[in-house]
Amino acid sequence: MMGCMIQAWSADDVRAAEEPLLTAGVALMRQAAFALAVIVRRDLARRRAVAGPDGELRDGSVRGARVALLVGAGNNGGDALHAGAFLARRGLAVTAYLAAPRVHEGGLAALLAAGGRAVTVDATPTAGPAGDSATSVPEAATAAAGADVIVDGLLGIGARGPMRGTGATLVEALAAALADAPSDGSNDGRNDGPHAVEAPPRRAHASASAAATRPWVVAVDAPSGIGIDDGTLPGPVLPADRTVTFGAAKPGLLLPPATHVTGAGAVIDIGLELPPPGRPGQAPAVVRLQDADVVWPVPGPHDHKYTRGVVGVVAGTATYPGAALLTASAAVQAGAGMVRYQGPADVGRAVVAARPEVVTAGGRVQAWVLGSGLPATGGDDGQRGRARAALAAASGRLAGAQEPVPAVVDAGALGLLDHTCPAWVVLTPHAGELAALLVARGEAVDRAHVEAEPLRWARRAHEATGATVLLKGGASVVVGPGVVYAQADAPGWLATAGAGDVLAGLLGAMLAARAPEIVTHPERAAQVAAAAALVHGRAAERANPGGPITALAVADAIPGAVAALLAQR
Ligand SMILES: NC(=O)C1=CN([C@@H]2O[C@H](COP(=O)(O)OP(=O)(O)OC[C@H]3O[C@@H](n4cnc5c(N)ncnc54)[C@H](OP(=O)(O)O)[C@@H]3O)[C@@H](O)[C@H]2O)[C@H](O)CC1
Ligand SMILES: [K+]
Repeated sequence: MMGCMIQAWSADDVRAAEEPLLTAGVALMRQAAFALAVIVRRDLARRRAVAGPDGELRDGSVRGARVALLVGAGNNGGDALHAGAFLARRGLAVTAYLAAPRVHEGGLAALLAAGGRAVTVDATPTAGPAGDSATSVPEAATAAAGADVIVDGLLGIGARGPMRGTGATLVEALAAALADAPSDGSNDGRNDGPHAVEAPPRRAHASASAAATRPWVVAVDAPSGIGIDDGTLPGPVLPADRTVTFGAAKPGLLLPPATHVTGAGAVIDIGLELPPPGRPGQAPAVVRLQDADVVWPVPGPHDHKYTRGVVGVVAGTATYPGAALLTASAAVQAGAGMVRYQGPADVGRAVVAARPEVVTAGGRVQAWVLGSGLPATGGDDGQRGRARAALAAASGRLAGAQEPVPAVVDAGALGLLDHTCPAWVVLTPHAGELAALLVARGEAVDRAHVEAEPLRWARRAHEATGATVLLKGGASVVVGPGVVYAQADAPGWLATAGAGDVLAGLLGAMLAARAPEIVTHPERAAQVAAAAALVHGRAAERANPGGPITALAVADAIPGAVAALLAQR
């Protein structure tokens, strides 16, 4: 079972938590470095696996394996150097590439004492080869690209702005060298995030020495140069196959786009107390839900459609009828008590023909799903009017309407927001739709800006509208009152037409099932939205593991995905 939610704490909170331990003389760096060395050795052994006489793959020997440490000026480099010393003492061939005039003295001394080597990377281009204790950036990049593993200890939580100096030129040269190197597949760009500690798959090689072609890249605490607290990629970054982070996950490891370059993760407990002493009540900066965190009401003998949650769907038009079916199907498959479809009669007939559980009669609902399949401008005034009225009712602004209820506002309905909303209204834009929503509120921003800084702009949209914002993408960011979630559960195959319609219907059913609670505690809508993104990803994985999927297949896979989550309880 996937463990419980991952809490990511800001660099400042992590430092505050380290302080008392450092003051007490706790050897945090040696703890961190030892754990890092153990993981590097284990990953290497698995990548050098050899088939035994019985054909079983067994971890290969790591003796003599070549380790390249990329060392920066701070304690991040110190972690790498001390880890290199542990590895050198176990017979690995360790070379440190020092990308700063001064590096962590204790770590360097430990490495050299253990038999490791160190060369200074001289960024100033020299006519001939650099001195014997120094090497040029191109030479260092070529040497490191030929290693079995690269340990990226250039920058950690002390990074300020885009990586600069020798480290930056070295990373750029290395990223170029590695981009050309064929991979044996075990670096297959996995993004498991910091919860997954499992090592890379074992790859059979003719012999232990025939290691994989491209080095395994292990980031120390974080891939150097990412935005530690906001997940941006402000400058050069060396994508990692594994990130070993200390004390707690950092927001940048969970947030896009940086979460896509962290590889598989490992959070090493070094005894930090979080929230930090002296900051009681401090919340984690970003949270990522795991399977066990998904709250899914299981009906009992006294339940009926209204206690399970009736979902009203205003989606699709005569031009885009498919969105109506996808949204309604997802809500039905997610176990809604009932789904009321509101829209053009011929679209309603097509929906009911495909999903006889859906009704087209009006009546009470516990959540609305508005806008999927509606164009941002023009198009069907009838649908726009229905969506506007439902949004007003959901928000409690329609006199005489039933009690306010949660609503999902998607696609063409996003342009109907002309008031601030309660947080039980959840917006589900993609980057382009979020940019349009912000431009309508005076921000000079486009899709590329939103994709470069998803947290910043999703937070801005939450502040501007009051609604909970689920910004969809390769990884989804959810911003609600005082809380941020970042989910990266979706396989790349989910980037397909109609997937957003399915998410909207799924989320609507999940909100309807807990409507009274969510209207009373609007901050919980964000957790439901994050859970919907997780279930959406799990359903996509089930729809066709490892291959192309259709949105309708994702909707049809929701029941199985939910059953699998509940079976883990
Ligand atoms: N404190 C401990 O014992 C433990 C720390 N851990 C590890 O340490 C790092 C944090 O170490 P710190 O020294 O605070 O910071 P960094 O190593 O990340 O980097 C600081 C140096 O990097 C320079 N710097 C800052 N920004 C940039 C940039 N954009 N480009 C290039 N260089 C940069 C900075 O120079 P300044 O001029 O800004 O001072 C510093 O020289 C943490 O991440 C852990 O890996 C252990 O994990 C736990 C124990
Ligand atoms: K690093």
